[in-house]
Amino acid sequence: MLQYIIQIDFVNSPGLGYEIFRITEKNNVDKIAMEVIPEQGMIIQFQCAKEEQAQSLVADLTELENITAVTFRTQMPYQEKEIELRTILNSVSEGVLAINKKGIVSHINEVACTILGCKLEEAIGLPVEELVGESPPILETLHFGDAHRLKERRIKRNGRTVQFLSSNIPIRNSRGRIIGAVSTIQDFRQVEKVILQANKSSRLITFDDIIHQSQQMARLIASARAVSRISSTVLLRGESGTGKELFANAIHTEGSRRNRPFIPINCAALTESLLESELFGYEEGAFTGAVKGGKKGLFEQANGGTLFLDEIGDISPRLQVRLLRVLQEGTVRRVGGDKDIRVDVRVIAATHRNLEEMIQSGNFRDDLYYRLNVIPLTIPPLRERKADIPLLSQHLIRKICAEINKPEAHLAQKSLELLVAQEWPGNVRQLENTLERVINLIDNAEIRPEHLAAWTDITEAVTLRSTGPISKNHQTLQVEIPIAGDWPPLKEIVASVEKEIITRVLKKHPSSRLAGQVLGVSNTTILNKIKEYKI
Ligand SMILES: Nc1ncnc2c1ncn2[C@@H]1O[C@H](COP(=O)(O)OP(=O)(O)OP(=O)(O)O)[C@@H](O)[C@H]1O
Repeated sequence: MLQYIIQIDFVNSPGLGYEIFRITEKNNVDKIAMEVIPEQGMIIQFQCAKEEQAQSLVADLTELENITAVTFRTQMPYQEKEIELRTILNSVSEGVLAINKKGIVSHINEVACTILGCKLEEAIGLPVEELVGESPPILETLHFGDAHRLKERRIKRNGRTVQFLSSNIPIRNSRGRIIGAVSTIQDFRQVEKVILQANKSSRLITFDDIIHQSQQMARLIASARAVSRISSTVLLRGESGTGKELFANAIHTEGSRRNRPFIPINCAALTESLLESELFGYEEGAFTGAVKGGKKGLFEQANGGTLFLDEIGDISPRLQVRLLRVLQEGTVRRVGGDKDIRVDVRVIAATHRNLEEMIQSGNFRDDLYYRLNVIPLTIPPLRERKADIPLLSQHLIRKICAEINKPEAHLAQKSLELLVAQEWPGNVRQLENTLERVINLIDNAEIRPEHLAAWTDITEAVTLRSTGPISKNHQTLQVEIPIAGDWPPLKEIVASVEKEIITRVLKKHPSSRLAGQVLGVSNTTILNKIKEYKI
């Protein structure tokens, strides 16, 4: 049998439905489904033995007065809607499962199938208990209309334990009668991961978490430890990614406020008015969108604990005045409020900016600076404490591999040397990001120089030691030539060495004639090389 779908467009007229019905009978086609689009037309799905029957049916229908068009279609409207709905369901990140009023699965998306370990085609049409176990909460929702949130379930399916959280709501028709129920499903392992993550980030950070080997860091940590015992304001200075937040956190944890909140806020990440309401809170009706009953600001929330004001150099002059008042008087006033609320908060501020220059240029208040700068601690950039790089790299590799469930990787000696040789303008954060990128991309456990060259800007540098004319007075010369993977042509290596030597000699003998004499070449050769190498 052949199957067809035709769409008949018409202008509504009495008896037309009957006429269409009569013509289908006349052509001896077997109707399977019919859908009417009010005031517009009708779609019929039918089967017949020969193609000619379908052609004849279309021709007969087209002859009818009031029928404006007859066209073949590939799908019934309900099938198109079904595809649209399936696409929508599959675009959400949670599992979705719907049942009809008999408790039969009518819809299920791919995420739900993955969580429940079933196939989509098999699941649709099954009584829901067969999918989610005996007496599931979704049936209570269907029978009694109760909505549930995050009900935990553990079932056995195909010999494995499936654990998930489900939230259920009833589906009601326009008269309020329950005609089905829908459940959203979350994989318990994913939820656990989020909980672990949240716990991890709220884990107390101590000075033991600050990995170091350099003398500078050892001295800095000793000072910070001493500072943690008192409640004075601390100003942490250092380039971005040097570990200012880590220090702030450790100072809080190792002090007497450890059982009270440590609240970090990045002052550069919010607009002036948002930062103001975040820090100081607001009273009900202070502005459009203000929450009913008002809201406590971070100073109030951190009461008894520590507020970490990161990027303090970025706050506006108006907020600088407000902050100064809190530091001077120990009270905050909510936006739109008239009461001063006493708070006991230790402030640790941090910045990578040059506050002294900002004071000079009128962008930072000097009175606030003195209030904040009670105990200044400066974290050196990573390039000034290269001794930390080996241990830090090892620590970061272990941390990254654990996070992505990969066996622990290690650095080849040459790779470690390359990491140590870098300048790291983004400091520890940049080192961490670099290692993370490489670890994600390599298949083996050893991080080799070519991996660094392929996926980062880090390339092997060839160090040439010259024992030529300059070594006469026991000097050595090192020339760095970057190579990304393969060796550069010899001509380029020679040119780099030549350029470096001429530059050095010219520094000591700043005339082409003298430099030529030292290097045993003519004045013109030196002048040509200066031009060629743009020295
Ligand atoms: N000594 C260290 N030992 C272990 N991890 C470190 C160390 N220093 C920094 N990190 C890690 O490097 C990343 C950046 O550190 P952090 O956020 O504390 O820097 P920051 O100076 O506050 O940066 P920014 O100024 O950009 O906010 C974090 O993941 C942190 O855990």
